[in-house]
Amino acid sequence: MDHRELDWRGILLLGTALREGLLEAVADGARPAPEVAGALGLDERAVRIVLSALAELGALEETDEGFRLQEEHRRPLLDPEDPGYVGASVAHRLRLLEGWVRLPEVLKTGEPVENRTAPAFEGTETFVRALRRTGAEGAAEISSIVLSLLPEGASLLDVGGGPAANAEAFARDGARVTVFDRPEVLELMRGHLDAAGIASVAGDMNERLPEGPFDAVYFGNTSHMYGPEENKELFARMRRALAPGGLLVVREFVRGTSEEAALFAVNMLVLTPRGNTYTASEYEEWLRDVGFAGVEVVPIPGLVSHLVLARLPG
Ligand SMILES: C[S@@+](CC[C@H](N)C(=O)[O-])C[C@H]1O[C@@H](n2cnc3c(N)ncnc32)[C@H](O)[C@@H]1O
Repeated sequence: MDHRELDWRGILLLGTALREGLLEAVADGARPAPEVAGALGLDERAVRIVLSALAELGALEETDEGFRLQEEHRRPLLDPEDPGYVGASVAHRLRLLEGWVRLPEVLKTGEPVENRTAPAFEGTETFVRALRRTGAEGAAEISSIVLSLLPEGASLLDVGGGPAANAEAFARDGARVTVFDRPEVLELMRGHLDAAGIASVAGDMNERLPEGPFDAVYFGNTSHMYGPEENKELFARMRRALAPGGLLVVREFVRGTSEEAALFAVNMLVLTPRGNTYTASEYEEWLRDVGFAGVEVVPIPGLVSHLVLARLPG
């Protein structure tokens, strides 16, 4: 069973089993379904059908003693410190599904079903741990593109970089990295940040950013959480954090370049008050308006996202 290959039913099944404690209940040894149902206060027939489906999908094994979590899935699904941890990604996809089914309601009210731009929103830990995992995909490629445009040992501010996968890649490749994110996110990732020698500053990016000046600002997968006016203000604030000639790098699903960018706009409709995905021309206009020059959009090998690169005049 590869969680990335699961369709919506598989995610509902595995995610619910994880959230309701079914996987944990069978992690340390085989247990019959009635015992699991009794321990968790759940319906016996429902638990049997769910455990047996999970066994056929390969997450559990069924023995004469009952059901047991397959050893190879134990740490990836249950241990947040395991390098292959996917439990948060499964839980994250389950929450996304729960939001998307409320699209008819969003169409009527225009309001998101939750607000993921709010500080310490419910589910922050799952969100951040899931992003740490997805952020690791392509982090080496992004670092190599960005650092090829900067002097050796350049200083880089990673805005919204709390999950730290990109920051770690930049630091590994020799940049002096500072991550800016909300305090609760930095606390969750403290061990990873310290281990990689990454500095951090806590705050709300819509209010302030560290003064710098930095050689580069990296802004990954976050402009879609905000509306056009907020993004323009953010880019103006990033401009002020940059040294003359500094580089701003925005990683995004650029509208018009993939189906993912179109679908992600709906994700933001469901989960944020003003978020959306934007075209290359929109980024170019906003960035030029606040004083950047030479805006360029480049693909990232292996990913559907792009990097929007913008320079300040020297
Ligand atoms: C969608 S995640 C992107 C994470 C990472 N940059 C990546 O590419 O995977 C957005 C990040 O921005 C942070 N963030 C969102 N709004 C923020 C705000 N107003 N102030 C500080 N951090 C914020 C979130 O906590 C989260 O870590």
